[in-house]
Amino acid sequence: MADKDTQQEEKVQNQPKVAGPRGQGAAEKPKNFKDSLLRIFKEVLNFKWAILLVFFTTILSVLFNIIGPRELGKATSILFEGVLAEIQGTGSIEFNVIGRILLTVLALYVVSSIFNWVQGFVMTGVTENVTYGLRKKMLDKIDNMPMKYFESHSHGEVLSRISNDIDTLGASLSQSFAQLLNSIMTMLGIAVIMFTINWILALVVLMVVPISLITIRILINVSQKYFRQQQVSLGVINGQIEENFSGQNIVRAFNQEDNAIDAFYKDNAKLEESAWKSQFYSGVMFPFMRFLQNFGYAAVVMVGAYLVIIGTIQVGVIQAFTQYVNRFTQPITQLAQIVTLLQTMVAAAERVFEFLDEEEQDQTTGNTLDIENVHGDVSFNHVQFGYNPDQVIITDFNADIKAGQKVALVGPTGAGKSTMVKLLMRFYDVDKGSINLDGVDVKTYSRANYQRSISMVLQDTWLFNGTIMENIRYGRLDATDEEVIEAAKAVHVHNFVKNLPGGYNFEINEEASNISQGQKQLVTIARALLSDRPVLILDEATSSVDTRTEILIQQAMDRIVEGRTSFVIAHRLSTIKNSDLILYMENGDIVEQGNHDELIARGGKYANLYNSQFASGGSPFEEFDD
Ligand SMILES: Nc1ncnc2c1ncn2[C@@H]1O[C@H](COP(=O)(O)OP(=O)(O)OP(=O)(O)O)[C@@H](O)[C@H]1O
Repeated sequence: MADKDTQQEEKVQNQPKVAGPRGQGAAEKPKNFKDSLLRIFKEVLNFKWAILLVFFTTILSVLFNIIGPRELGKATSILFEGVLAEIQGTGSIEFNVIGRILLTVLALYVVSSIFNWVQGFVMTGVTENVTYGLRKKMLDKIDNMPMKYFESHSHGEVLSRISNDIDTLGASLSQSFAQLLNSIMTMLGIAVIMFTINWILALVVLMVVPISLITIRILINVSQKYFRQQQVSLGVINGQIEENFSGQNIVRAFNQEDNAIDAFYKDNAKLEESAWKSQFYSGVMFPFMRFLQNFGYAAVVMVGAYLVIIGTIQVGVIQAFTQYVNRFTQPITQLAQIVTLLQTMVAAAERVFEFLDEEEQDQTTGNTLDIENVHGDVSFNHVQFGYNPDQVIITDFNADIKAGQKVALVGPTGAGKSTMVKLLMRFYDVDKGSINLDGVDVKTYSRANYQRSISMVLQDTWLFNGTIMENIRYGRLDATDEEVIEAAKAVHVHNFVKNLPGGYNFEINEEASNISQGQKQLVTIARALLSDRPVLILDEATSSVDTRTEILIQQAMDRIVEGRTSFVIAHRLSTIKNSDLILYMENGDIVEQGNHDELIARGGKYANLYNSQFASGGSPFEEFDD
């Protein structure tokens, strides 16, 4: 059940976020809001001069902006008094003064916009630099992460942290920081300016603040609850659609259509209800804020009119205050949105920081292995290992392999063949005992340097979107075209590449689906041959290819094992028979070892298996093959 919940949470995390009106989406609850926010600020403060500039341009932009209504109010008063004077015949409207004021206001707004633009420009630069830095740190981190991390986290999750979370962080950072500064400055500025004009009207406007804050808080709390429910329901529905769509043939084969539809209807109804409620409650906020604003207008006009009548203020002050009511309530609503934005930002940042804080694999920088001069003797001495401390997988593995020997690892599924290969690759380090290369414990070498002495051909052929030439050259980046072609010729790649449109420049697509399975395997073998490393690991493919291709792959494999120590996780008889050493594994230990003839002569487990295969006519390890 707990597992199901975690999976659900993971699914939800990878969902596109549900957005309500004006960004009132479902903000995730960060685990440690304060610390994570501080850490984001630390990243931002790496650009302290730019932040200082953002700070000052915001202050100036707000300042120039909020003086406007006061000046316009003055113009209104002069106009009003001018009209009165004209009616009473005591004077006229001073259009030149009004004109000057209007020009000043125009200049104020233009200057304010320029500062605003500079603020936006600098803030975007800071945000992009912060996200660029974080993305870089994450990629550097990947190189130093233990294999355990990738085996216990889905690719989607890691990718989501590098792309979605960093994007969310960037987008919310630029918005929230600038808006927060703007809103606070605007509210402070307007409050100060209102008090300098008339304190009674200033108090009338400020009256709106506590009512707004309390109501917004209540509405946000309620709507957030439903937004979260909506997010969860959306995750469930998406999961269902995905499952039913991809497993449509199984759903039909087991007549589960009605159940699938029922489950979908139920969850869809839940989604509809939570979506409706979340939209309703967040939608109510805006009419309410408008109501408060209008209420503020009415109060200002009533109190203002009284003050005008008793001669305390001029009529233009009322006009200025009606504008200030409007501008004062806007940042309050914005602040509410910023809180949501900050939560989203901090939650995304937490996942990024969590990744960056993961324990790194010890890189051991002691000795550098002279790869050119590696001889290739490999020995395993009392190797003990478990993925988890409480579960030992390999108990006591011992083997002595001479340079250039071809070793086959065979045994039932779960015997520990892949585990031994991972230990040899130093994806993991042994818990006890040692693995030695040319008599030296591999743990004493720098991990990355040591790994350069081994090449791998895995059954999951990994080709990237690029030309055949580029894919082979991946084995040794400084190889010339001629060297690539030579490697290709040695392992039967050249024959089929010749017939492809563009030859070696034929572009392999993203899924590597435009060449056949067998061809893919041959390309990865050519890559390993080109890399020319002293030790080779071959995880033999089990997928069925036609007999001719199988022979070609076999010949290609025989070609690359020549002259290097090789470990083959064997699934096919032919590769095992000509091995120098066969290690038959069971439950993490070697139970029999020798060459094919010796093991057959011994009449033990290997011989049994071999003979039973010939009795059935299938692959000798078909019962092991996964
Ligand atoms: N990443 C892992 N975390 C925890 N346990 C693991 C991990 N990988 C493998 N194991 C466990 O280690 C044991 C040995 O697995 P391993 O993959 O080495 O077997 P194998 O002989 O290669 O099997 P197969 O032929 O099916 O690939 C199994 O019990 C397996 O469940």
